[in-house]
Amino acid sequence: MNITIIGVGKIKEKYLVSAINEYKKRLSRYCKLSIIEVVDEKAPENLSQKQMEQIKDAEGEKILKYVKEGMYVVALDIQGKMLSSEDFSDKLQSLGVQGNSNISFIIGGSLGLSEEVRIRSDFKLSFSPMTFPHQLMRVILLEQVYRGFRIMKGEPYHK
Ligand SMILES: C[S@@+](CC[C@H](N)C(=O)[O-])C[C@H]1O[C@@H](n2cnc3c(N)ncnc32)[C@H](O)[C@@H]1O
Repeated sequence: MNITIIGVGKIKEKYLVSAINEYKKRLSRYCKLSIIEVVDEKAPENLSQKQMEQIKDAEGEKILKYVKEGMYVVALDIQGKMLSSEDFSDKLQSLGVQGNSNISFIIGGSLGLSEEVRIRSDFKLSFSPMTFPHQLMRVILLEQVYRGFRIMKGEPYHK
């Protein structure tokens, strides 16, 4: 299975970079993982609604350049559907069985996802009604993908 994570902006914090590298290493047994970072737009304070939409649209355009035809797209969206880790694992497995071997996960920037990205997505996944910073979200997603593969393979993983 090929998993592509498309995120907005670079990960600046060293501790997050090392967590990401650890999960990349762990996941290499289970899938081919690529992480794509698109350049974030400057988002100063006091933007109008219209300016915020323009920023999300510009970031969305950059994201969608990496979404290839036939990719199954999971957009990380606070208002999306929440799944248990077991259900997430089942979802990954059934996507594989159905022949969806290219799965991409999209993490928005500080203002969130554009409407175009939402429309292109096949599934909107929420990790909770709380808002997480996009940099941390990448680590949380990687951990859940790793947990998902461990559950799928019936391998032990701490609860
Ligand atoms: C700082 S958040 C953006 C917050 C923005 N106000 C919004 O409503 O989307 C950056 C990105 O992290 C991801 N994210 C943050 N919290 C999340 C959650 N609880 N569930 C799913 N994705 C989340 C989303 O992809 C979001 O676009």
